[in-house]
Amino acid sequence: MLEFISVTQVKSLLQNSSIPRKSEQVPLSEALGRITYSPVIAPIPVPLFDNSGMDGYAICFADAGDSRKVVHMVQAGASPSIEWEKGTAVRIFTGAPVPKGADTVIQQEWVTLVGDQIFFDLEKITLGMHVRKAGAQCHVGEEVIPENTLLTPGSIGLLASLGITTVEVIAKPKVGLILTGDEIVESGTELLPGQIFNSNGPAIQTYLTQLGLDLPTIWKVKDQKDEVVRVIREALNEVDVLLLTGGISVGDFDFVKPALEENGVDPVFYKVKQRPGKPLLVGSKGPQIVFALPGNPASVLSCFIQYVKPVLLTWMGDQGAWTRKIEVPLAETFTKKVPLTFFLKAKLENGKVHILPGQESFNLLPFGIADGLVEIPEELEAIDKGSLVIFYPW
Ligand SMILES: Nc1nc2c(c(=O)[nH]1)N[C@H]1C(S)=C(S)[C@@H](COP(=O)(O)OP(=O)(O)OC[C@H]3O[C@@H](n4cnc5c(N)ncnc54)[C@H](O)[C@@H]3O)O[C@H]1N2
Ligand code: MOO
Repeated sequence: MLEFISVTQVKSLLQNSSIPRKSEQVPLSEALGRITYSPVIAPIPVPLFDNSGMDGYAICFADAGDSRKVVHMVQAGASPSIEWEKGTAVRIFTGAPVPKGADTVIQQEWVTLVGDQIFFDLEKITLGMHVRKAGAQCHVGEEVIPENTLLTPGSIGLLASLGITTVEVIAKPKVGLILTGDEIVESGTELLPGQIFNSNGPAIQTYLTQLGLDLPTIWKVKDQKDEVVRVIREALNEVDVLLLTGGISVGDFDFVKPALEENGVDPVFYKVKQRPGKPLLVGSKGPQIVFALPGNPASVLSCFIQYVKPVLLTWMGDQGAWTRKIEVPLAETFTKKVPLTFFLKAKLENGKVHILPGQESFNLLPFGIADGLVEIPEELEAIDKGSLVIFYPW
């Protein structure tokens, strides 16, 4: 097990860890934001039939002359069986099938109608004008969306146009959350002396929802070794990714590390050169990943954003999860004495980022207005106002 490693090393270990690639079939209504597991193939041609792109008149281009006799009308949704007569036209509307024999549509604005006769300027007419040919969008068997592609409202529309009702996407990991601590109670109950409200649970749950994950199974456990061992065993039987908060430091009631080891979890590393979140532990058991997050609320959120979030997104097929960050100029000079990477709650204003007061790891107040975290690298003691810093939006 590695101990007290740099943020860079943590990210490289996590990026290189193998993540299983599983698939699931989801209805289109649940497909937004998911990533395709396999290419999507068109089961029908679209359009299925030649149809009009304009409200106007369908003609046969080869029929001579600059006028036609209007003999039929075809509405969108109709299925015309018209015996085409030379020199005629058919009144037609956008989306309506172009009858056999016709090959060109003239929009009605270009036509003068006198009785049942239309007149038009022959010079302006071209063969095939305003006819949307069958298969112009795609043919049967054609790949319409490649694998590993993010599904957007537009792509959902494309799939619906093909009559597709479900799509094979990269499966979401099943996430479990264990909250440790005798002092933790749910808001809505009365706080007794020594107790605090559970804030890590709601923060993590909503973050998972924001990432498009299902609600995690949640276990709450007292700081008793046997109980912690039992609950971890139960959770590992159910989940792909296990998150724990608290109990990972060095106190007499911090049982998470030994309890994970008793359950066969291999610690990959313990403790990171960062503030907040120093006592973070990450382990694995087969394909399962375990994050034991230090209990302080700012440590939990900071570690979640930096490490848990990109791992979960990668699990769901997002190949850019580790590289997505922006650089923003710092609004005020920042100094630090300790050689740790700092993750600081910060607010964006007029294109600059302000580091907020209240950076202690127990203090949730800056989260009320922060837009994300600024990273100040381990080796730097000062960063001048105006210098570019890496900023991670929530
Ligand atoms: N002697 C040392 N003590 C500590 C060290 C150290 O290196 N040596 N590291 C400190 C740092 S840094 C951190 S971070 C914490 C991490 O401690 P644990 O992971 O063991 O977490 P707990 O002690 O259980 O809790 C810490 C803190 O967080 C509050 N908490 C826990 N769960 C929740 C929750 N669900 N919602 C809201 N708040 C929660 C808990 O009440 C504590 O105040 O260790 C330091 N100690
Ligand atoms: O590293 Mo701890 O997260 O400072 O409080």
